[in-house]
Amino acid sequence: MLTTNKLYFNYPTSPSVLKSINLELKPGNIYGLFGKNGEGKSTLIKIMSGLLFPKSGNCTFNGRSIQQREPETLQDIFLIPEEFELPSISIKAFEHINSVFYPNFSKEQFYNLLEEFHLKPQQIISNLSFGQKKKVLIAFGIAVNTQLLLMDEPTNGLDIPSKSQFRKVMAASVDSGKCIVISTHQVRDLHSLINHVIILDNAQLIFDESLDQVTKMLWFGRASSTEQTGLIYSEGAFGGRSVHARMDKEETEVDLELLFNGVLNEPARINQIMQNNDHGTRV
Ligand SMILES: Nc1ncnc2c1ncn2[C@@H]1O[C@H](COP(=O)(O)OP(=O)(O)OP(=O)(O)O)[C@@H](O)[C@H]1O
Repeated sequence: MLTTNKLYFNYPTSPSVLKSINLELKPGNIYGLFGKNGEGKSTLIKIMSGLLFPKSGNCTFNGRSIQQREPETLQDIFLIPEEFELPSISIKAFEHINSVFYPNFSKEQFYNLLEEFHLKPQQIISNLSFGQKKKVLIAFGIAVNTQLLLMDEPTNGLDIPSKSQFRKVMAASVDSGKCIVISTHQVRDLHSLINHVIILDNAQLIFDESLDQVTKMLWFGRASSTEQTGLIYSEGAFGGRSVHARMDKEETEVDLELLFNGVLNEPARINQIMQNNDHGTRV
């Protein structure tokens, strides 16, 4: 669906924000895009939505260059940005004006989501709180039913109940034809939602793996001091949370925070283990 090939990007004042990024995003997946502050996540998402253009290499959607900004392409991509300005009109007027650009928009789905988020169509958007505005955009972003949905820090500004509501509506909205990319630092908010992890570091793509493969090859937990074989990264001294090559250990739930820290600290080692297909026993 979306492919980047040797994608390179820099701003005039920030050299090498993205270097030779090769990605292939497929339908039916929810990708978590992670990286430290300033590693280029928002920049990459803006390139994927056609708001910024690669300096070299390319970014294509169903074989078409996104930077051409053809209507056939843009009608199937929706971006929920981290920062946004919304007009001083009612939610209903916003829906009326913007939905025409998206042929798969479902009015019923949008108004059901609004109800779920406790919002009313006649409310004026500029009078809403930041979190409520974000919910309008999330509801609209889901209801446009684009093949590609890009979300930059979608849970920023949402209260605790709304975060679990977000997970619930997202899980219900994904289908085999859609591809969703969520960039966030709030890894706990994505718990049980994403099925693929992408990590950027030093302007490069350092990790790109499905959670199935992570589960198969890595073990997360608290290993005792006598169980340190295959240790890749530990959060503390012996007995702290750690990530290991799985080897013959039982399957564990992926700890995204530990995975992220492990990949940043030991990228080569983790990637080597991920490439082995024998539960890490050769490492
Ligand atoms: N408009 C701009 N002009 C110049 N430099 C920019 C601009 N926008 C971003 N940058 C720089 O590009 C780099 C990547 O920024 P970007 O916003 O893509 O990172 P990010 O990974 O999304 O960060 P965060 O996690 O803090 O949101 C940073 O060094 C940032 O300072």
